[in-house]
Amino acid sequence: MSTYPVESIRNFSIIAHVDHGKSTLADRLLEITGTISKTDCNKQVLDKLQVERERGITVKAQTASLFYSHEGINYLLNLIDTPGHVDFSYEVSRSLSACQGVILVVDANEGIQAQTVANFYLAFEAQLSIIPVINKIDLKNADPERVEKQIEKLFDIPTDECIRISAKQGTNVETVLQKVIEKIPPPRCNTADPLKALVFDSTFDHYRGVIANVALFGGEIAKGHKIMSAHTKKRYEVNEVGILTPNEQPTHKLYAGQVGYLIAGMKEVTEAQIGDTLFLYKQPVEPLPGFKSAKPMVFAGMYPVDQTEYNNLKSALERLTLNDSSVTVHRDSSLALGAGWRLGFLGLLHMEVFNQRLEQEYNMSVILTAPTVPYKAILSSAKLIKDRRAVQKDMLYIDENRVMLKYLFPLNEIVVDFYDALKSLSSGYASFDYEDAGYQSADLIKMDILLNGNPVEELATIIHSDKAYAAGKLLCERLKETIPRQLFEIAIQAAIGKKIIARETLKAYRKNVVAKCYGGDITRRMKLLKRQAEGKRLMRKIGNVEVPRDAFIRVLKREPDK
Ligand SMILES: Nc1nc2c(ncn2[C@@H]2O[C@H](COP(=O)(O)OP(=O)(O)OP(=O)(O)O)[C@@H](O)[C@H]2O)c(=O)[nH]1
Repeated sequence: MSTYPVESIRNFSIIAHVDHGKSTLADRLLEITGTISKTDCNKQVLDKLQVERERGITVKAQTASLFYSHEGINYLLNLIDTPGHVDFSYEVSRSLSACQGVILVVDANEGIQAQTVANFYLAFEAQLSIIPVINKIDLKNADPERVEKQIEKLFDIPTDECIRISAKQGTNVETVLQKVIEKIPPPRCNTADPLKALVFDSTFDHYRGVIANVALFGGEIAKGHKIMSAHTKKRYEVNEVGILTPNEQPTHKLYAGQVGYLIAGMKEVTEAQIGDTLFLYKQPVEPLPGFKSAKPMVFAGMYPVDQTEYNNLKSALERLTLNDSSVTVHRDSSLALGAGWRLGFLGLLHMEVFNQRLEQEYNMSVILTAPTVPYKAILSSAKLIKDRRAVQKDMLYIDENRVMLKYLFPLNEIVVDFYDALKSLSSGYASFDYEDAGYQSADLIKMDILLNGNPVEELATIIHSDKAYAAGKLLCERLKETIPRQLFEIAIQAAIGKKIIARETLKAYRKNVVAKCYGGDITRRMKLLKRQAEGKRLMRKIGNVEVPRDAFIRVLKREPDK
């Protein structure tokens, strides 16, 4: 790759509410710039993880370097595609630290939604240039004019600055690229300065060790350079540098203003801290501010299904948390489940995705306990609050469309499904944030759930005494719907101490998987038995009762899955 002067580099992110079309727009930008060829297979190219492809959502920010010629000048454009769901907003704020501007995508039909507002403010507070883009104008119900007015009113951006596009059909996408060049400033840094590289993301490769994604705020870096980490003070020799197109492509050097990757023989995941600053050995620089640590919302215990897998799960957890630094991990142990960890997640979707990634990328099968809370919080929100033991603290009208409410909530009232409920009640407009308000005394009791008399550790909860009866009844009903019928009757009970407060009974059922084979086709018979064995692997045995592993998360959600 030839050297690009800083003036011809642009570093930008695409931000939006979930499903408004970021990844589709990224695909078109990759095509126009010839980074990938134009084929029907190019769908959400930057969504590389299996979990992203299965769920159709982005959970990890991804970087791609694009080459683009405009009016006789060759530009290097570094694009970072970010997730839209609130559970992954930590990815967005980190990505923005490597950028000077953003493309803010808004769906022409849905208009401005909660994460549009939240992401706009992240970019605005970081003083980035914002290019508003109205996507999906090909839709029958598209109303770009209404959306332009919303953007003007809420974000004070004149309507004529919005670019109307269809990322799906490619309409006007080239205009977006031209605006990126015109409106987003080049990074303000200098190759002649000492090396200053911000580690904004990293992954672990089984063969090559840690691969750190870096943004260079000064200097240059090449193979053979001796570097030092500001965080660990450890020394390394650089083995490889390169750019992401979006796959790793080694280059001779990385220069100030560029975004790329670096491999430097870091073998332990703890050596590559996200937010760390790397500099040349014996040329120390003032470290960059790094990142605010994430605020976990949902805490759950995680245990290996089989204790002999403890060490394997430990290293899988270390490697995956390197790639998802918003998860907090503390060692924990339980009488029933053995040695494990207490994990903190940003939300329930985040917890599900993390669990799925452990299974898919590390072949690990784990037991997750019921989400719980070790502390309480203040947050702003509406409605919903009456039956959640909340006390109103403040109310402030931001404009005629928005009001900010502050409440003191017990955190366990909001941890599982508050966000989903708030979103559906407010058609997606309400967004919320929280901060720790310290501990307060409350009338709490421990409620156990029993299956045929055996306690289910994962579902034991601390609950306010006023709510125990209703919650116990609901959990028993949910479990009855979730646990498949088995060869014997199952009593599902909620108990406080020795007192049973709710009960459901699941009738016996005999599942004969080979009944349809009439004793005939042996291949089909074997296939069905194999499938049944696989099904059993996904079960957890409590006493003699088999419970599907995902049942624990499903019963704890108050709303059924959509
Ligand atoms: N009709 C139409 N559909 C579009 C357009 N752009 C994207 N879509 C569709 O909208 C859906 C969401 O698009 P994505 O690109 O995955 O959205 P996203 O914002 O990246 O989603 P997250 O990363 O999960 O936040 C997909 O089904 C796309 O095919 C468009 O211009 N027109």
